[in-house]
Amino acid sequence: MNRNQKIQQIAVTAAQMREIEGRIFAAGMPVAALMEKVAGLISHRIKSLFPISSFSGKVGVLVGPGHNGGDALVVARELHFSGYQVKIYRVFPKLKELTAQHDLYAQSLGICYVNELADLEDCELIIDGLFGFGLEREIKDDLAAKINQLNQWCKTVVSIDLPSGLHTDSGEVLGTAIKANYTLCLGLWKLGLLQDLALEYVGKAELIDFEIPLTDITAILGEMPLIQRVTKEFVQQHLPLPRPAVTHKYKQGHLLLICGSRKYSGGAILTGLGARGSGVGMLSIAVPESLKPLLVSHLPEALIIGCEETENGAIASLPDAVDLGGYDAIACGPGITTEATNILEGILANNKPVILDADGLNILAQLGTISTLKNRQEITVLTPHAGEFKRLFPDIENVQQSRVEAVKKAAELTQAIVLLKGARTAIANATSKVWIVPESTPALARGGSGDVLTGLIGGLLAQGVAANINSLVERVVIAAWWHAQAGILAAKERTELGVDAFTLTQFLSSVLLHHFSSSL
Ligand SMILES: NC(=O)C1=CN([C@@H]2O[C@H](COP(=O)(O)OP(=O)(O)OC[C@H]3O[C@@H](n4cnc5c(N)ncnc54)[C@H](O)[C@@H]3O)[C@@H](O)[C@H]2O)[C@H](O)CC1
Ligand SMILES: [K+]
Repeated sequence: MNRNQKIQQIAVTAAQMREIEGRIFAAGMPVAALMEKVAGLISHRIKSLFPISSFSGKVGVLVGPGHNGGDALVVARELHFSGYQVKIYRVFPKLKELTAQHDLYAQSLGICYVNELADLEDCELIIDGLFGFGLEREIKDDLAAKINQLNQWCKTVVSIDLPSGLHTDSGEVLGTAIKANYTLCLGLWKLGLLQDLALEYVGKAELIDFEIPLTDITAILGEMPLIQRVTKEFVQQHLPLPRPAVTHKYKQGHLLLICGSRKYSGGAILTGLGARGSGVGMLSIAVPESLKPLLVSHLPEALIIGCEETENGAIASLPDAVDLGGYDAIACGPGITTEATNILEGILANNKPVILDADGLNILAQLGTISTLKNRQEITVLTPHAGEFKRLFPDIENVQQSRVEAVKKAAELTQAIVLLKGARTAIANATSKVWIVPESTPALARGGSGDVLTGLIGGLLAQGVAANINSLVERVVIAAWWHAQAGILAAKERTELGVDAFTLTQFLSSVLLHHFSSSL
Protein backbone atom coordinates (compact mmCIF):
# COMPACT_ATOMS: atom_id res chain seq x y z
CA MET A 1 0.00 0.00 0.00
CA ASN A 2 1.52 3.36 -1.02
CA ARG A 3 1.68 6.45 1.19
CA ASN A 4 -1.51 8.01 -0.19
CA GLN A 5 -3.45 4.80 0.40
CA LYS A 6 -2.12 4.63 3.97
CA ILE A 7 -3.03 8.28 4.59
CA GLN A 8 -6.61 7.63 3.43
CA GLN A 9 -7.04 4.98 6.13
CA ILE A 10 -6.20 7.33 8.99
CA ALA A 11 -8.63 9.44 11.06
CA VAL A 12 -7.31 11.80 13.74
CA THR A 13 -8.60 13.86 16.64
CA ALA A 14 -7.81 17.56 17.04
CA ALA A 15 -5.25 16.74 19.71
CA GLN A 16 -3.49 14.21 17.49
CA MET A 17 -3.49 16.66 14.58
CA ARG A 18 -1.97 19.33 16.81
CA GLU A 19 0.75 16.92 17.95
CA ILE A 20 1.53 15.84 14.40
CA GLU A 21 1.59 19.47 13.24
CA GLY A 22 3.81 20.29 16.23
CA ARG A 23 6.38 17.73 15.05
CA ILE A 24 6.44 19.27 11.61
CA PHE A 25 7.08 22.74 13.04
CA ALA A 26 9.62 21.44 15.55
CA ALA A 27 11.48 19.84 12.68
CA GLY A 28 11.89 23.28 11.14
CA MET A 29 8.90 23.80 8.85
CA PRO A 30 7.87 27.44 9.36
CA VAL A 31 4.18 27.74 10.29
CA ALA A 32 3.75 30.45 7.67
CA ALA A 33 5.28 28.23 5.00
CA LEU A 34 2.95 25.37 5.84
CA MET A 35 -0.04 27.67 5.77
CA GLU A 36 1.07 29.03 2.40
CA LYS A 37 1.55 25.50 1.04
CA VAL A 38 -1.77 24.18 2.40
CA ALA A 39 -3.80 27.20 1.39
CA GLY A 40 -2.19 27.10 -2.04
CA LEU A 41 -3.42 23.54 -2.45
CA ILE A 42 -6.88 24.58 -1.26
CA SER A 43 -6.93 27.47 -3.76
CA HIS A 44 -5.89 25.16 -6.57
CA ARG A 45 -8.67 22.73 -5.73
CA ILE A 46 -11.28 25.49 -5.49
CA LYS A 47 -10.26 26.85 -8.88
CA SER A 48 -10.59 23.41 -10.41
CA LEU A 49 -13.98 22.80 -8.77
CA PHE A 50 -15.30 26.28 -9.63
CA PRO A 51 -13.55 27.64 -12.74
CA ILE A 52 -14.07 31.38 -13.03
CA SER A 53 -15.75 30.80 -16.39
CA SER A 54 -18.40 28.62 -14.77
CA PHE A 55 -20.05 31.38 -12.72
CA SER A 56 -20.00 35.11 -11.93
CA GLY A 57 -16.70 34.68 -10.07
CA LYS A 58 -18.17 36.36 -6.99
CA VAL A 59 -16.69 34.68 -3.94
CA GLY A 60 -17.38 35.55 -0.30
CA VAL A 61 -14.67 34.53 2.19
CA LEU A 62 -15.46 34.13 5.89
CA VAL A 63 -12.35 34.70 8.02
CA GLY A 64 -12.09 33.46 11.58
CA PRO A 65 -9.58 34.42 14.28
CA GLY A 66 -7.21 31.46 14.00
CA HIS A 67 -5.21 29.73 11.35
CA ASN A 68 -8.33 28.43 9.64
CA GLY A 69 -8.94 32.11 8.98
CA GLY A 70 -5.33 32.41 7.89
CA ASP A 71 -5.88 29.69 5.33
CA ALA A 72 -8.99 31.50 4.13
CA LEU A 73 -7.09 34.78 3.66
CA VAL A 74 -4.44 33.07 1.55
CA VAL A 75 -7.22 31.50 -0.52
CA ALA A 76 -8.89 34.92 -0.86
CA ARG A 77 -5.63 36.43 -2.12
CA GLU A 78 -4.95 33.63 -4.60
CA LEU A 79 -8.50 33.74 -6.00
CA HIS A 80 -8.18 37.52 -6.25
CA PHE A 81 -4.96 37.16 -8.27
CA SER A 82 -6.78 34.70 -10.52
CA GLY A 83 -9.49 37.24 -11.31
CA TYR A 84 -12.27 36.11 -8.99
CA GLN A 85 -14.32 38.92 -7.44
CA VAL A 86 -13.46 38.35 -3.81
CA LYS A 87 -15.14 39.88 -0.78
CA ILE A 88 -13.81 39.20 2.70
CA TYR A 89 -15.92 39.20 5.84
CA ARG A 90 -13.68 39.15 8.91
CA VAL A 91 -15.80 38.04 11.83
CA PHE A 92 -13.47 38.91 14.70
CA PRO A 93 -11.36 42.02 15.14
CA LYS A 94 -8.68 40.09 17.04
CA LEU A 95 -6.65 37.67 14.91
CA LYS A 96 -3.75 35.32 15.55
CA GLU A 97 -0.48 36.89 14.47
CA LEU A 98 0.02 34.97 11.23
CA THR A 99 -3.63 35.47 10.31
CA ALA A 100 -3.27 39.19 11.03
CA GLN A 101 -0.30 39.39 8.65
CA HIS A 102 -2.31 37.82 5.84
CA ASP A 103 -5.15 40.15 6.69
CA LEU A 104 -2.85 43.15 6.34
CA TYR A 105 -1.53 41.97 3.01
CA ALA A 106 -5.04 41.28 1.65
CA GLN A 107 -6.05 44.79 2.58
CA SER A 108 -2.89 46.22 0.95
CA LEU A 109 -3.88 44.47 -2.26
CA GLY A 110 -7.20 46.32 -2.20
CA ILE A 111 -9.29 43.19 -1.82
CA CYS A 112 -12.83 44.22 -0.87
CA TYR A 113 -13.75 43.87 2.81
CA VAL A 114 -17.37 44.01 3.93
CA ASN A 115 -18.66 44.90 7.38
CA GLU A 116 -21.83 42.87 7.28
CA LEU A 117 -22.42 39.23 6.41
CA ALA A 118 -25.41 40.37 4.34
CA ASP A 119 -22.93 42.04 1.95
CA LEU A 120 -21.86 38.56 0.83
CA GLU A 121 -25.35 37.56 -0.25
CA ASP A 122 -24.62 38.33 -3.91
CA CYS A 123 -21.68 35.92 -3.90
CA GLU A 124 -22.32 32.53 -5.51
CA LEU A 125 -19.53 30.77 -3.70
CA ILE A 126 -18.73 31.04 0.01
CA ILE A 127 -15.42 29.90 1.50
CA ASP A 128 -15.75 28.99 5.19
CA GLY A 129 -12.55 29.85 7.06
CA LEU A 130 -14.18 30.57 10.42
CA PHE A 131 -12.98 27.63 12.51
CA GLY A 132 -11.01 24.49 11.92
CA PHE A 133 -9.78 22.00 14.48
CA GLY A 134 -9.22 24.84 16.97
CA LEU A 135 -12.91 25.26 17.71
CA GLU A 136 -13.08 24.93 21.47
CA ARG A 137 -16.51 26.05 22.57
CA GLU A 138 -20.08 26.48 21.46
CA ILE A 139 -20.85 29.09 18.85
CA LYS A 140 -23.49 31.37 20.27
CA ASP A 141 -25.32 34.68 19.98
CA ASP A 142 -24.44 36.97 17.11
CA LEU A 143 -22.06 34.60 15.33
CA ALA A 144 -24.53 31.73 15.61
CA ALA A 145 -27.22 33.96 14.14
CA LYS A 146 -24.92 34.84 11.23
CA ILE A 147 -24.14 31.18 10.51
CA ASN A 148 -27.83 30.30 10.61
CA GLN A 149 -28.53 33.20 8.24
CA LEU A 150 -25.80 32.00 5.88
CA ASN A 151 -27.25 28.48 5.90
CA GLN A 152 -30.61 29.95 4.87
CA TRP A 153 -29.05 31.38 1.73
CA CYS A 154 -28.39 27.88 0.37
CA LYS A 155 -25.24 29.08 -1.36
CA THR A 156 -22.44 26.77 -2.49
CA VAL A 157 -20.18 26.59 0.54
CA VAL A 158 -16.65 25.18 0.71
CA SER A 159 -15.43 24.63 4.25
CA ILE A 160 -11.71 24.60 4.99
CA ASP A 161 -10.67 21.59 7.09
CA LEU A 162 -14.09 21.20 8.78
CA PRO A 163 -17.47 22.90 8.51
CA SER A 164 -17.18 25.63 11.16
CA GLY A 165 -19.12 24.65 14.26
CA LEU A 166 -18.51 20.91 14.09
CA HIS A 167 -16.59 19.27 16.92
CA THR A 168 -13.40 17.91 15.33
CA ASP A 169 -13.56 14.56 17.12
CA SER A 170 -17.25 13.76 17.66
CA GLY A 171 -18.75 15.60 14.70
CA GLU A 172 -21.26 17.14 17.08
CA VAL A 173 -22.66 20.57 16.28
CA LEU A 174 -21.36 23.07 18.86
CA GLY A 175 -24.29 25.48 18.96
CA THR A 176 -24.64 25.74 15.22
CA ALA A 177 -22.56 24.88 12.18
CA ILE A 178 -22.00 25.84 8.59
CA LYS A 179 -23.77 23.53 6.13
CA ALA A 180 -21.09 22.92 3.55
CA ASN A 181 -21.41 21.49 0.07
CA TYR A 182 -17.72 20.62 0.08
CA THR A 183 -15.32 20.06 2.96
CA LEU A 184 -11.64 20.19 2.05
CA CYS A 185 -10.06 18.39 4.99
CA LEU A 186 -6.38 19.26 5.56
CA GLY A 187 -3.58 16.73 5.89
CA LEU A 188 -5.41 13.92 7.66
CA TRP A 189 -9.10 13.03 7.91
CA LYS A 190 -10.61 14.44 11.09
CA LEU A 191 -12.58 11.84 13.08
CA GLY A 192 -15.60 14.15 13.34
CA LEU A 193 -16.13 14.03 9.58
CA LEU A 194 -16.78 10.28 9.88
CA GLN A 195 -19.60 10.58 12.40
CA ASP A 196 -23.29 10.24 11.58
CA LEU A 197 -23.97 13.53 13.39
CA ALA A 198 -21.76 15.47 11.00
CA LEU A 199 -23.05 14.18 7.71
CA GLU A 200 -25.68 16.79 6.94
CA TYR A 201 -23.00 19.49 7.41
CA VAL A 202 -20.00 17.98 5.64
CA GLY A 203 -21.25 17.69 2.07
CA LYS A 204 -18.71 16.10 -0.27
CA ALA A 205 -15.52 15.57 1.73
CA GLU A 206 -12.09 15.50 0.14
CA LEU A 207 -8.65 15.21 1.66
CA ILE A 208 -6.07 17.87 0.80
CA ASP A 209 -2.84 15.92 1.28
CA PHE A 210 0.15 18.13 2.02
CA GLU A 211 2.80 15.48 2.41
CA ILE A 212 2.86 15.03 6.18
CA PRO A 213 5.78 12.61 6.67
CA LEU A 214 4.52 9.15 7.65
CA THR A 215 7.14 9.11 10.42
CA ASP A 216 5.43 12.08 12.08
CA ILE A 217 2.09 10.31 11.86
CA THR A 218 3.28 6.97 13.22
CA ALA A 219 5.20 8.78 15.97
CA ILE A 220 1.86 9.99 17.30
CA LEU A 221 -0.58 7.29 16.19
CA GLY A 222 1.67 4.22 16.24
CA GLU A 223 2.14 1.81 13.35
CA MET A 224 -1.48 0.65 13.46
CA PRO A 225 -3.82 3.49 14.37
CA LEU A 226 -6.71 2.38 16.59
CA ILE A 227 -9.31 4.06 14.38
CA GLN A 228 -9.28 3.31 10.68
CA ARG A 229 -11.29 4.49 7.67
CA VAL A 230 -12.18 1.51 5.48
CA THR A 231 -10.69 2.01 2.01
CA LYS A 232 -10.97 -0.10 -1.13
CA GLU A 233 -7.28 -0.97 -0.78
CA PHE A 234 -7.97 -2.43 2.65
CA VAL A 235 -10.93 -4.37 1.22
CA GLN A 236 -8.86 -5.70 -1.65
CA GLN A 237 -6.31 -7.05 0.83
CA HIS A 238 -8.98 -9.07 2.64
CA LEU A 239 -11.39 -10.20 -0.08
CA PRO A 240 -11.27 -13.98 -0.77
CA LEU A 241 -10.00 -13.16 -4.26
CA PRO A 242 -8.36 -14.45 -6.37
CA ARG A 243 -9.41 -17.98 -5.59
CA PRO A 244 -6.87 -20.80 -5.68
CA ALA A 245 -6.89 -22.50 -9.09
CA VAL A 246 -7.58 -25.85 -7.47
CA THR A 247 -10.41 -25.76 -4.97
CA HIS A 248 -13.80 -27.25 -4.26
CA LYS A 249 -17.03 -26.11 -2.67
CA TYR A 250 -16.17 -27.28 0.85
CA LYS A 251 -12.88 -25.37 0.77
CA GLN A 252 -14.85 -22.21 0.14
CA GLY A 253 -16.66 -22.41 3.44
CA HIS A 254 -19.94 -23.86 4.64
CA LEU A 255 -22.33 -21.36 6.22
CA LEU A 256 -25.44 -22.23 8.20
CA LEU A 257 -28.17 -19.59 8.28
CA ILE A 258 -30.88 -19.94 10.90
CA CYS A 259 -33.59 -17.50 9.98
CA GLY A 260 -37.19 -16.86 9.04
CA SER A 261 -40.60 -17.62 10.42
CA ARG A 262 -44.06 -17.91 8.94
CA LYS A 263 -44.52 -14.25 9.88
CA TYR A 264 -41.19 -13.11 8.38
CA SER A 265 -40.34 -15.39 5.46
CA GLY A 266 -38.76 -12.70 3.29
CA GLY A 267 -35.93 -12.12 5.76
CA ALA A 268 -34.74 -15.69 5.23
CA ILE A 269 -34.62 -15.23 1.47
CA LEU A 270 -32.75 -11.91 1.68
CA THR A 271 -30.23 -13.32 4.15
CA GLY A 272 -29.71 -16.28 1.84
CA LEU A 273 -29.20 -13.98 -1.16
CA GLY A 274 -26.68 -11.94 0.80
CA ALA A 275 -24.80 -15.12 1.67
CA ARG A 276 -24.96 -16.28 -1.95
CA GLY A 277 -23.43 -12.96 -3.03
CA SER A 278 -20.43 -13.55 -0.76
CA GLY A 279 -19.29 -16.51 -2.87
CA VAL A 280 -19.46 -18.96 0.02
CA GLY A 281 -18.93 -22.55 -1.16
CA MET A 282 -21.83 -24.24 0.61
CA LEU A 283 -24.93 -22.63 2.06
CA SER A 284 -27.37 -24.34 4.42
CA ILE A 285 -30.48 -22.50 5.54
CA ALA A 286 -32.55 -23.70 8.50
CA VAL A 287 -36.10 -22.37 8.34
CA PRO A 288 -39.49 -23.48 9.69
CA GLU A 289 -40.70 -26.51 7.64
CA SER A 290 -43.50 -24.48 6.07
CA LEU A 291 -40.97 -22.09 4.50
CA LYS A 292 -38.89 -24.83 2.89
CA PRO A 293 -40.55 -24.78 -0.58
CA LEU A 294 -40.26 -21.00 -0.70
CA LEU A 295 -36.55 -21.03 0.09
CA VAL A 296 -35.86 -23.84 -2.37
CA SER A 297 -37.52 -21.81 -5.10
CA HIS A 298 -35.37 -18.76 -4.41
CA LEU A 299 -32.10 -20.47 -3.55
CA PRO A 300 -31.97 -23.80 -5.43
CA GLU A 301 -28.24 -24.18 -4.75
CA ALA A 302 -28.71 -23.97 -0.97
CA LEU A 303 -29.42 -26.91 1.34
CA ILE A 304 -32.72 -25.95 2.92
CA ILE A 305 -33.30 -27.55 6.33
CA GLY A 306 -36.97 -27.73 7.35
CA CYS A 307 -37.33 -27.35 11.11
CA GLU A 308 -40.11 -28.22 13.51
CA GLU A 309 -42.11 -25.08 14.09
CA THR A 310 -44.11 -23.57 16.92
CA GLU A 311 -47.80 -22.95 16.42
CA ASN A 312 -46.90 -19.35 15.60
CA GLY A 313 -44.62 -20.54 12.83
CA ALA A 314 -41.25 -19.89 14.43
CA ILE A 315 -38.42 -22.44 14.50
CA ALA A 316 -39.07 -24.67 17.50
CA SER A 317 -35.89 -26.70 17.24
CA LEU A 318 -33.20 -27.74 14.78
CA PRO A 319 -33.41 -31.33 13.53
CA ASP A 320 -31.20 -33.74 15.50
CA ALA A 321 -29.35 -34.48 12.26
CA VAL A 322 -28.01 -30.93 12.18
CA ASP A 323 -24.45 -31.04 13.55
CA LEU A 324 -23.53 -27.43 14.31
CA GLY A 325 -19.89 -28.45 14.41
CA GLY A 326 -20.07 -29.25 10.71
CA TYR A 327 -20.31 -25.62 9.61
CA ASP A 328 -17.58 -23.01 9.35
CA ALA A 329 -19.88 -20.24 10.55
CA ILE A 330 -23.46 -19.81 11.73
CA ALA A 331 -25.60 -16.71 11.23
CA CYS A 332 -28.81 -16.44 13.17
CA GLY A 333 -31.57 -13.93 13.58
CA PRO A 334 -33.30 -12.38 10.59
CA GLY A 335 -37.02 -13.06 10.89
CA ILE A 336 -36.78 -15.74 13.61
CA THR A 337 -38.98 -13.76 16.07
CA THR A 338 -38.16 -13.77 19.79
CA GLU A 339 -39.78 -17.19 20.27
CA ALA A 340 -36.63 -19.00 19.15
CA THR A 341 -34.73 -18.54 22.44
CA ASN A 342 -33.55 -22.13 22.79
CA ILE A 343 -32.09 -22.04 19.28
CA LEU A 344 -29.87 -19.16 20.28
CA GLU A 345 -28.70 -20.87 23.44
CA GLY A 346 -27.85 -23.94 21.40
CA ILE A 347 -25.71 -22.17 18.82
CA LEU A 348 -23.91 -20.02 21.40
CA ALA A 349 -22.94 -23.19 23.25
CA ASN A 350 -21.21 -24.27 20.05
CA ASN A 351 -17.63 -23.24 19.34
CA LYS A 352 -18.11 -21.95 15.82
CA PRO A 353 -18.12 -18.29 14.74
CA VAL A 354 -21.65 -16.98 15.23
CA ILE A 355 -23.23 -13.86 13.74
CA LEU A 356 -26.32 -12.54 15.51
CA ASP A 357 -28.71 -10.03 13.99
CA ALA A 358 -32.28 -8.78 14.36
CA ASP A 359 -34.29 -10.99 16.75
CA GLY A 360 -31.16 -13.00 17.43
CA LEU A 361 -29.89 -9.82 19.11
CA ASN A 362 -33.19 -9.17 20.87
CA ILE A 363 -33.16 -12.67 22.34
CA LEU A 364 -29.54 -12.16 23.41
CA ALA A 365 -30.57 -8.92 25.12
CA GLN A 366 -33.39 -10.78 26.93
CA LEU A 367 -31.00 -13.52 28.03
CA GLY A 368 -28.46 -10.93 29.22
CA THR A 369 -25.86 -9.81 26.66
CA ILE A 370 -22.68 -9.89 28.69
CA SER A 371 -23.51 -12.84 30.93
CA THR A 372 -24.56 -14.95 27.96
CA LEU A 373 -21.42 -14.23 25.96
CA LYS A 374 -18.86 -14.26 28.74
CA ASN A 375 -18.04 -17.96 28.31
CA ARG A 376 -17.91 -17.87 24.53
CA GLN A 377 -14.46 -18.81 23.27
CA GLU A 378 -15.20 -18.50 19.57
CA ILE A 379 -15.91 -15.39 17.58
CA THR A 380 -19.30 -13.74 18.05
CA VAL A 381 -20.37 -10.96 15.71
CA LEU A 382 -23.21 -8.65 16.77
CA THR A 383 -24.74 -6.42 14.10
CA PRO A 384 -27.18 -4.08 15.87
CA HIS A 385 -28.74 -0.92 14.60
CA ALA A 386 -29.07 1.86 17.19
CA GLY A 387 -32.28 0.49 18.70
CA GLU A 388 -30.99 -3.06 19.04
CA PHE A 389 -27.74 -1.65 20.47
CA LYS A 390 -29.68 0.14 23.19
CA ARG A 391 -31.46 -3.08 24.13
CA LEU A 392 -28.18 -5.02 24.17
CA PHE A 393 -26.23 -2.38 26.10
CA PRO A 394 -28.70 -0.30 28.14
CA ASP A 395 -25.85 1.08 30.28
CA ILE A 396 -23.93 2.60 27.38
CA GLU A 397 -25.04 6.21 27.16
CA ASN A 398 -25.10 8.75 24.31
CA VAL A 399 -24.63 6.13 21.62
CA GLN A 400 -25.49 8.45 18.72
CA GLN A 401 -23.31 11.26 20.12
CA SER A 402 -20.23 9.07 20.35
CA ARG A 403 -20.74 5.99 18.24
CA VAL A 404 -17.04 5.15 18.15
CA GLU A 405 -16.78 5.13 21.94
CA ALA A 406 -20.04 3.20 22.23
CA VAL A 407 -19.07 0.43 19.81
CA LYS A 408 -15.61 0.17 21.40
CA LYS A 409 -17.15 -0.20 24.85
CA ALA A 410 -19.60 -2.85 23.63
CA ALA A 411 -16.81 -4.90 22.07
CA GLU A 412 -14.70 -4.65 25.24
CA LEU A 413 -17.61 -5.72 27.45
CA THR A 414 -18.58 -8.71 25.31
CA GLN A 415 -15.20 -9.57 23.73
CA ALA A 416 -17.29 -9.80 20.56
CA ILE A 417 -16.97 -8.04 17.22
CA VAL A 418 -19.66 -5.36 17.30
CA LEU A 419 -20.90 -3.73 14.11
CA LEU A 420 -23.03 -0.66 14.86
CA LYS A 421 -25.09 0.10 11.77
CA GLY A 422 -25.64 3.69 10.73
CA ALA A 423 -24.95 6.25 8.03
CA ARG A 424 -21.30 5.54 8.83
CA THR A 425 -21.20 1.98 10.12
CA ALA A 426 -18.58 1.40 12.83
CA ILE A 427 -17.02 -1.96 13.68
CA ALA A 428 -15.01 -2.66 16.83
CA ASN A 429 -13.16 -5.73 18.04
CA ALA A 430 -12.22 -6.80 21.56
CA THR A 431 -8.84 -5.06 21.37
CA SER A 432 -10.60 -1.69 20.91
CA LYS A 433 -9.67 -1.30 17.27
CA VAL A 434 -12.39 0.56 15.33
CA TRP A 435 -13.05 0.63 11.61
CA ILE A 436 -15.45 3.20 10.11
CA VAL A 437 -17.04 2.77 6.69
CA PRO A 438 -16.63 6.32 5.30
CA GLU A 439 -19.18 6.17 2.51
CA SER A 440 -22.72 4.87 2.29
CA THR A 441 -26.15 5.93 1.06
CA PRO A 442 -29.51 6.66 2.66
CA ALA A 443 -30.90 4.28 0.02
CA LEU A 444 -29.99 1.48 2.46
CA ALA A 445 -32.42 2.76 5.09
CA ARG A 446 -35.00 0.14 4.19
CA GLY A 447 -36.35 -3.08 5.64
CA GLY A 448 -34.34 -6.07 4.58
CA SER A 449 -31.01 -4.41 3.81
CA GLY A 450 -29.74 -5.56 7.21
CA ASP A 451 -30.71 -9.15 6.38
CA VAL A 452 -28.54 -8.95 3.27
CA LEU A 453 -25.61 -7.71 5.35
CA THR A 454 -25.98 -10.62 7.79
CA GLY A 455 -25.79 -13.16 4.97
CA LEU A 456 -22.83 -11.36 3.41
CA ILE A 457 -20.92 -11.31 6.70
CA GLY A 458 -21.72 -14.97 7.35
CA GLY A 459 -20.53 -16.02 3.91
CA LEU A 460 -17.27 -14.11 4.17
CA LEU A 461 -16.59 -15.43 7.68
CA ALA A 462 -17.26 -19.03 6.59
CA GLN A 463 -14.78 -18.62 3.75
CA GLY A 464 -12.26 -17.13 6.15
CA VAL A 465 -12.59 -20.04 8.58
CA ALA A 466 -12.27 -22.56 5.75
CA ALA A 467 -9.15 -20.76 4.53
CA ASN A 468 -7.73 -20.75 8.07
CA ILE A 469 -7.20 -17.02 8.09
CA ASN A 470 -6.22 -16.00 11.60
CA SER A 471 -8.07 -12.72 11.93
CA LEU A 472 -11.74 -12.72 10.96
CA VAL A 473 -12.71 -9.18 11.99
CA GLU A 474 -11.45 -7.86 8.66
CA ARG A 475 -14.06 -10.05 6.95
CA VAL A 476 -16.80 -8.29 8.92
CA VAL A 477 -15.31 -4.92 8.00
CA ILE A 478 -15.12 -5.63 4.27
CA ALA A 479 -18.69 -6.98 4.32
CA ALA A 480 -19.91 -3.64 5.69
CA TRP A 481 -17.96 -1.75 3.01
CA TRP A 482 -19.17 -4.10 0.26
CA HIS A 483 -22.79 -3.76 1.41
CA ALA A 484 -22.57 0.06 1.43
CA GLN A 485 -20.91 0.16 -1.99
CA ALA A 486 -23.65 -2.08 -3.43
CA GLY A 487 -26.18 0.43 -2.12
CA ILE A 488 -24.23 3.32 -3.67
CA LEU A 489 -23.98 1.61 -7.07
CA ALA A 490 -27.64 0.60 -7.01
CA ALA A 491 -28.73 4.14 -6.04
CA LYS A 492 -26.68 5.58 -8.91
CA GLU A 493 -28.56 3.36 -11.34
CA ARG A 494 -31.99 3.34 -9.73
CA THR A 495 -32.06 6.47 -7.48
CA GLU A 496 -32.06 6.37 -3.68
CA LEU A 497 -35.70 5.27 -3.79
CA GLY A 498 -35.01 2.28 -5.97
CA VAL A 499 -32.77 0.17 -3.76
CA ASP A 500 -35.01 -2.44 -2.19
CA ALA A 501 -33.17 -5.24 -0.43
CA PHE A 502 -33.65 -7.73 -3.25
CA THR A 503 -32.22 -5.24 -5.74
CA LEU A 504 -29.33 -4.63 -3.35
CA THR A 505 -28.38 -8.31 -3.56
CA GLN A 506 -28.25 -8.03 -7.34
CA PHE A 507 -25.56 -5.32 -7.09
CA LEU A 508 -23.16 -7.20 -4.84
CA SER A 509 -21.10 -8.61 -7.67
CA SER A 510 -21.15 -5.26 -9.52
CA VAL A 511 -19.18 -3.77 -6.61
CA LEU A 512 -16.28 -6.15 -7.18
CA LEU A 513 -16.29 -5.54 -10.93
CA HIS A 514 -16.55 -1.77 -10.42
CA HIS A 515 -13.69 -1.49 -7.93
CA PHE A 516 -11.41 -4.41 -8.59
CA SER A 517 -11.93 -5.38 -12.23
CA SER A 518 -8.26 -4.81 -13.03
CA SER A 519 -7.21 -7.38 -10.45
CA LEU A 520 -10.01 -9.95 -10.80
N1 LIG B 1 -3.92 20.68 9.88
C1 LIG B 1 -2.74 21.29 9.65
O1 LIG B 1 -1.68 20.72 9.73
C2 LIG B 1 -2.79 22.71 9.31
C3 LIG B 1 -3.83 23.47 9.82
N2 LIG B 1 -3.94 24.76 9.52
C4 LIG B 1 -5.16 25.47 9.77
O2 LIG B 1 -5.17 25.81 11.12
C5 LIG B 1 -6.44 25.43 11.67
C6 LIG B 1 -6.29 25.27 13.13
O3 LIG B 1 -5.89 26.56 13.52
P1 LIG B 1 -6.19 27.11 14.98
O4 LIG B 1 -5.79 28.51 15.01
O5 LIG B 1 -5.57 26.17 15.94
O6 LIG B 1 -7.73 26.99 15.18
P2 LIG B 1 -8.90 27.62 14.33
O7 LIG B 1 -8.42 28.30 13.10
O8 LIG B 1 -9.89 26.56 14.23
O9 LIG B 1 -9.39 28.84 15.23
C7 LIG B 1 -9.84 28.66 16.47
C8 LIG B 1 -9.62 29.99 17.11
O10 LIG B 1 -10.89 30.49 17.43
C9 LIG B 1 -11.01 30.56 18.84
N3 LIG B 1 -12.31 29.93 19.11
C10 LIG B 1 -12.55 28.63 19.34
N4 LIG B 1 -13.86 28.41 19.53
C11 LIG B 1 -14.47 29.61 19.42
C12 LIG B 1 -15.81 30.07 19.50
N5 LIG B 1 -16.81 29.20 19.73
N6 LIG B 1 -16.09 31.38 19.35
C13 LIG B 1 -15.08 32.24 19.10
N7 LIG B 1 -13.76 31.89 19.00
C14 LIG B 1 -13.49 30.60 19.15
C15 LIG B 1 -9.85 29.77 19.39
O11 LIG B 1 -9.40 30.40 20.56
C16 LIG B 1 -8.80 29.82 18.29
O12 LIG B 1 -7.98 30.92 18.43
C17 LIG B 1 -6.79 24.22 10.91
O13 LIG B 1 -8.15 23.92 10.98
C18 LIG B 1 -6.36 24.59 9.51
O14 LIG B 1 -7.35 25.33 8.85
C19 LIG B 1 -2.75 25.42 8.95
O15 LIG B 1 -3.00 26.58 8.34
C20 LIG B 1 -2.15 24.53 7.89
C21 LIG B 1 -1.73 23.25 8.45
K1 LIG C 1 -13.85 25.91 8.42
